[in-house]
Amino acid sequence: MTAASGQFRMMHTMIRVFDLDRSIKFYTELLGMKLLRKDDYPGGKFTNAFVGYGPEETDTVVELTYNWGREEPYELGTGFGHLALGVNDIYAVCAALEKQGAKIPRPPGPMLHGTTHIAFIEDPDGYKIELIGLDTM
Ligand SMILES: C[C@@H](O)C(=O)SC[C@H](NC(=O)CC[C@H](N)C(=O)O)C(=O)NCC(=O)O
Ligand code: NI
Repeated sequence: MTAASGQFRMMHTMIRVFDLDRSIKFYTELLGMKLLRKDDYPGGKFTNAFVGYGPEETDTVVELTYNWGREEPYELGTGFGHLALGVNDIYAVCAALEKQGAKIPRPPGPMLHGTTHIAFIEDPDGYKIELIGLDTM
């Protein structure tokens, strides 16, 4: 136990999005998150929308940042990996997501070099979201 441990809490991960309403719709309607708050910053010409499964006081959430007037979709680069969500029945969840039109570039199954069952879906900007089968961990 270090002196610093206990002083920090994971609050959120921020991703820049090209179309805020499109992203809010994806994270709430397909992934079941709640829109927790939406804050406009006219001085900085951006809006932050926080989405998650519980309040920020107790849950780590996702901050969707929209820079006003953005004309080009974002290049995600090669460093970003994924956001990860735990699910109870990864096969049923992926089948339902596929019916709702979600992109699933990596269908569910045991991970390479491991045993946990995972899948990767993509959000509207192309950010990868890993689904982890909690019952396979
Ligand atoms: C356990 C789970 O949360 C993971 O994210 S492991 C998934 C696994 N990750 C890697 O292979 C990381 C190394 C790789 N060279 C990279 O840089 O991404 C993964 O992505 N497996 C792919 C699969 O299809 O199983
Ligand atoms: Ni992961």
